[in-house]
Amino acid sequence: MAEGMRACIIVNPTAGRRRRAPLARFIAALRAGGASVQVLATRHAGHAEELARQVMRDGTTDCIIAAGGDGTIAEVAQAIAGTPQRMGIFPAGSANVLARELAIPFAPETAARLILSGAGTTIWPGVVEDAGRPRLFVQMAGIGFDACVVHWLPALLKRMVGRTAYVLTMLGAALRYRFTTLDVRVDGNAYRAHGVVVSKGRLYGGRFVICPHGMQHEAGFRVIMLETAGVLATLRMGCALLLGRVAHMRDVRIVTGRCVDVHAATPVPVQVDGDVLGMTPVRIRDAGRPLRLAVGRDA
Ligand SMILES: Nc1ncnc2c1ncn2[C@@H]1O[C@H](COP(=O)(O)OP(=O)(O)OP(=O)(O)O)[C@@H](O)[C@H]1O
Repeated sequence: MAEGMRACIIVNPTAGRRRRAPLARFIAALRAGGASVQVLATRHAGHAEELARQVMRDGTTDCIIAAGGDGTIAEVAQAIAGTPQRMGIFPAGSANVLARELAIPFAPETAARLILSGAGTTIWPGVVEDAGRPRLFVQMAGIGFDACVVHWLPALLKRMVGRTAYVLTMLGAALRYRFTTLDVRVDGNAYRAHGVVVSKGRLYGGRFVICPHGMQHEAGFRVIMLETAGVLATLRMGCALLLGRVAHMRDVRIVTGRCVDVHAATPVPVQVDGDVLGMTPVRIRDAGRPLRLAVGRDA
């Protein structure tokens, strides 16, 4: 298919290690496959959403492709979700969790072939209020320690060493973070925890399995709660994550729901798709707006 496909790539030039060669190969492969390709580069955070809205208004594009990591994908999705517009993904971020979740190829030529093939799937993003404005996310939101790592992550370190920057920052944060009890409500049911991840998918931080079954293709989330406070519990959770054993930990509870509220007596940080959001209290809910992807296959 795709003879004559009109593709528009929205690229975040600051995502990942900022390598240009893979994107150039991706564009060349799309063109070789018969697509016409327009490329728009973002200039600031939030710009990908503006560009996607503008492209949709123009109405001249069959497929809007987000080239970046989960943050860029989420911004493009913010404009597209709930409309018939198809969205492609070229993984060019640091962790690329959604791309791994959906088995989207990283090799530029294979990624282009998949988009040109007409493959498709639908995912159901989540949403979180950001200063009174709903902000979409595609993979997960974190509250407490993991969000603190994102808040404290030095941008330069991330650019230089990619995902390793998270590990280094996490080790420092483990010593400095003050654990606070989080009051969590999932669809009205009350829990207490010291760290919460609200996840659409199975994966976290790259290829690490945080829960056995994701919910990308349906509304709702897996809510992963660490019930023990402290550095040791957090490091144990980190090790379990590396080994894919989080769901087996005795002090981890995993429940399913569509609306999650988190409060803390002392506000703690929140992150969505690896980007800083703000502080608690926070409400995370199903966006109610499906996203049509031009990649992957329906589960
Ligand atoms: N031109 C830009 N300058 C500065 N920030 C930008 C620009 N374009 C986009 N951004 C912001 O950069 C954030 C991070 O981008 P993105 O998530 O795509 O890359 P990443 O963090 O390297 O990858 P991952 O999320 O997979 O780890 C986005 O959420 C977006 O708000």
